[in-house]
Amino acid sequence: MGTVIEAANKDTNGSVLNKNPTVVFVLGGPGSGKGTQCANVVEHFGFTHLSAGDLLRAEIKSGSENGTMIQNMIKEGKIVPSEVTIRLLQQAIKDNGNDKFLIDGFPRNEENRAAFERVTGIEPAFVLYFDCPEEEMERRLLSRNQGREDDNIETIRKRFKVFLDSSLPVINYYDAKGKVRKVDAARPVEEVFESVKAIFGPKNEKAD
Ligand SMILES: Nc1ncnc2c1ncn2[C@@H]1O[C@H](COP(=O)(O)OP(=O)(O)OP(=O)(O)O)[C@@H](O)[C@H]1O
Ligand SMILES: Nc1ccn([C@H]2C[C@H](O)[C@@H](COP(=O)(O)O)O2)c(=O)n1
Ligand SMILES: [Mg+2]
Repeated sequence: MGTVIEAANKDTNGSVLNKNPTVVFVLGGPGSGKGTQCANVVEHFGFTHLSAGDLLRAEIKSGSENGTMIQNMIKEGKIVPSEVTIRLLQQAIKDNGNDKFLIDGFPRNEENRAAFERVTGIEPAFVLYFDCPEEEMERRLLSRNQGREDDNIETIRKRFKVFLDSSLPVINYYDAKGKVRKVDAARPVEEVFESVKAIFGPKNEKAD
């Protein structure tokens, strides 16, 4: 258990994506280290990293008609409607030549989860869950210094509540299906990555 990376994608809807990629959902509270560890997985295992939050922030910058709505929702720590986020994820998958993707920060709620499955027919190979106490996540977010509009204490508290109320149930859903690989994320970056490596498995490491 835990080292298998196999596409389990049900191409049930006439293949909206026209490809059948391996997808790993990367979940965990705000500041648990999802983006940091995804960068390591990209380097060692050749996945493409798609962060739903990064795609939404890029959409704001692009001047899209949805930009103001997305910006307001992110400032409030709220979850953007699935149709917007899924369209961005689908486009990013289509535009990329790779066949294995880390989808970071998605699905964030039941609506995200059900809509993605319905629209793409993709089932994740597994869900990588970074488990971290709130105090540690708060410390990390307040010292992240990347100029994110949502890294202030008021929005951080709202994001924690959304994580508990809306995102944890999604993790529990996949846990009941035996798909969750939980990692203790409250350790130094290198130690966390040792656990991540064990999950992806030595046979999937990129040759140097
Ligand atoms: N294991 C760790 N120990 C200490 N600091 C860490 C660790 N992992 C990440 N960090 C730092 O914590 C901050 C948040 O990390 P990161 O951006 O990877 O989290 P995230 O889960 O992607 O957060 P968000 O959901 O807000 O995007 C960054 O400044 C990062 O350098
Ligand atoms: N599936 C998602 C992912 C992200 N968002 C919005 C709301 C989040 O607070 C924000 C930042 O995401 P992060 O970079 O922390 O993963 O982006 C969303 O609405 N839906
Ligand atoms: Mg992130």
